Amino acid sequence: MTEASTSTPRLRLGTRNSPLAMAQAVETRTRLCAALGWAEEEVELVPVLASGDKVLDRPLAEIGGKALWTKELDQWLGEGRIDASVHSAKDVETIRPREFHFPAFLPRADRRDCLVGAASIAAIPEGAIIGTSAPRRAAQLLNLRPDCKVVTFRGNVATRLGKLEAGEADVTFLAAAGLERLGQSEVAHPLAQDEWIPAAAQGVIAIECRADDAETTALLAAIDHAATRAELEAERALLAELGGTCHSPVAVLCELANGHLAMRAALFSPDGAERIEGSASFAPGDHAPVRALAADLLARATPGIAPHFRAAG
Ligand SMILES: NCc1[nH]cc(CCC(=O)O)c1CC(=O)O
Repeated sequence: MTEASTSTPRLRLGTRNSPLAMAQAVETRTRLCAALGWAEEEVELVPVLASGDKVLDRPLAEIGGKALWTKELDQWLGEGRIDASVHSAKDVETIRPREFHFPAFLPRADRRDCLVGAASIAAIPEGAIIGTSAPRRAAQLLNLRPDCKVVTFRGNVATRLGKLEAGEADVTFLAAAGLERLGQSEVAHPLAQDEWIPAAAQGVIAIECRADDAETTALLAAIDHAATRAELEAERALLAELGGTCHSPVAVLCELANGHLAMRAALFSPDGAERIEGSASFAPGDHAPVRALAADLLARATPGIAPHFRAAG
């Protein structure tokens, strides 16, 4: 999908080369060109192979976590081989290299998780096998349905759907946003937010560049979505405060409505047996209530939950 343009592009956008990542990069280019009045050829999409896309048979948490999606793009961005990186915000580590920043978050897509293979949590057959490698999805599912069994399921969206088809599991989870971007929403059943809390940052495309690159920063700022930024920064602040990693079973939902952010978060033990929840309401940018919520959750963390987060002080 890289443009074979004879003229020099005005911006080089790095992206992973999975079909979902490419769809996100194309969406970014479309929005950028519309905002700046550029022709598509002026933005070059540069696919960069990520280590996370090479190892598919083990859970992400086991092989080194989220840096697997960002390491190569970070290298290319740091070396100036690309001007900006397009990420699924959900896959980006909470703490980023100091020399980068995010001038743009695109308007959030459907943030819900979907089930494939069952119409709802209640409709999952007794004792079903659930394919997922996300600790949050596994723990939250086992919390609601302790009769189910979880097996590791990795790979891109098509690979996971293929595994389901092949009978490796009865049911799997996929993000509504990813399915939508790939035009595959019809296979999935979205889970209502009062029953199921999605991942922090789910449904958001984040664009990162070098903090000292004023020119690229100004260009990207043209497509930043303020409401999405407000939600995302609060969700990332909670994760940072909880000291969670990609191993940590945490679900969080922050929604902007009428100028206020409403946040709901749940922490689980990996086996789903333990669950604690909390909520907060606050103005955009005011993260003191987020820190208080995190402190409260950490203080209430049960023995099965506490080891997966920052030790409560
Ligand atoms: N971990 C892979 C990943 N990263 C982002 C998305 C979905 C798109 C999004 O959240 O914006 C997915 C697929 C999935 O979880 O089903």
